[in-house]
Amino acid sequence: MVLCAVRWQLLRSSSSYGAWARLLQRQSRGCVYSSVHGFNQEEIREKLQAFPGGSIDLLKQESGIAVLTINYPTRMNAFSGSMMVDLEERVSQLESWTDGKGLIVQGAAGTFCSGSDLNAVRAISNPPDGMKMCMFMQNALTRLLRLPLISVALVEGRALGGGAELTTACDFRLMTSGSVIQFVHKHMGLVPGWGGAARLVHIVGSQNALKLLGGALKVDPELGLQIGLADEVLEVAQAEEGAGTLLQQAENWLSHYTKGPAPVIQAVKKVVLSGRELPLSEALRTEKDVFGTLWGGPANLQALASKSKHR
Ligand SMILES: CCCC(=O)SCCNC(=O)CCNC(=O)[C@H](O)C(C)(C)COP(=O)(O)OP(=O)(O)OC[C@H]1O[C@@H](n2cnc3c(N)ncnc32)[C@H](O)[C@@H]1OP(=O)(O)O
Repeated sequence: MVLCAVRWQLLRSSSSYGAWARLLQRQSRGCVYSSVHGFNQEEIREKLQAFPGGSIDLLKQESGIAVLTINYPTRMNAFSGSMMVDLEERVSQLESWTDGKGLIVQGAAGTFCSGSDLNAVRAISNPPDGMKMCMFMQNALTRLLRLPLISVALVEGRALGGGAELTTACDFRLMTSGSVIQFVHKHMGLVPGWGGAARLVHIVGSQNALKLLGGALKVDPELGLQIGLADEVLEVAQAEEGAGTLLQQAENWLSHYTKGPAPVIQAVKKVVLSGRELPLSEALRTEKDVFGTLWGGPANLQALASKSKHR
């Protein structure tokens, strides 16, 4: 709650964020859960920190594309408790990145993420703690998806359980040959709890979501493309043949959508996000407000002065 309030103050301090700030205010200041819902962020943070291991690493690049790496290779990049806290902190850093345009979320050492760390899960398997962890991760992943950056999950190897849920908190998913996204929750006697089911329905529709969750289906790149879970497949062989590393290929792919000044790219994300999340009349008002932040602005005036043609 404290962090959400700080974020809100930051947003308020920038007038160009006016429309966005109003959107966030309506959505409980960007977080799904706050003290109003009996959620005590500091309490669960402390609990999660008691299960250390691995890290979430953030590299902000001059290109305006940042790389977020889930880094716990000895556990196939499972999320320890401290990594959940790390994630929330990295999202805060990205929220205040004014020059940012894009984000790639990847796993370290050739695999994406094998979900929550089962050792931590066992230790907090009582329902109240499980609910708190679930609310913490829903807040963090909702804020990740709502970043004013165009985000893509680069899926190498496996994205299992919470790892599969994490892919749905990005705008796009790039699968690599041989990779698998699998909502294994049913096999664990669970359903997704990090917001992955709700987001999955938006991405692939309720029929496909029911099949993926009900059957704990392994989604390979072919099935991913077919149902719209994957936006592109990157060939590992091509990377080995000198087409650049998979990360470079992902950056190339993303740069098609992030070319241009940061305020314009961020505005693109904002209008799409409001269209996705808000009722039409509110989305229209937000679109008008975001449009107002660009009209007559530097990028707009420069384009007018250069008499650009769109042949
Ligand atoms: C709301 C969130 C719900 C969730 O996310 S529940 C968690 C869902 N994920 C899982 O159940 C993944 C369980 N793990 C597996 O299926 C396999 O380990 C996996 C990922 C397919 C990899 O298989 P292999 O390539 O054969 O490698 P391996 O099994 O020897 O694993 C290497 C080391 O990594 C560990 N590991 C993998 N996933 C983990 C996890 N989620 N939590 C904790 N440790 C995990 C695994 O125990 C092994 O460690 P060690 O070498 O035996 O010490």
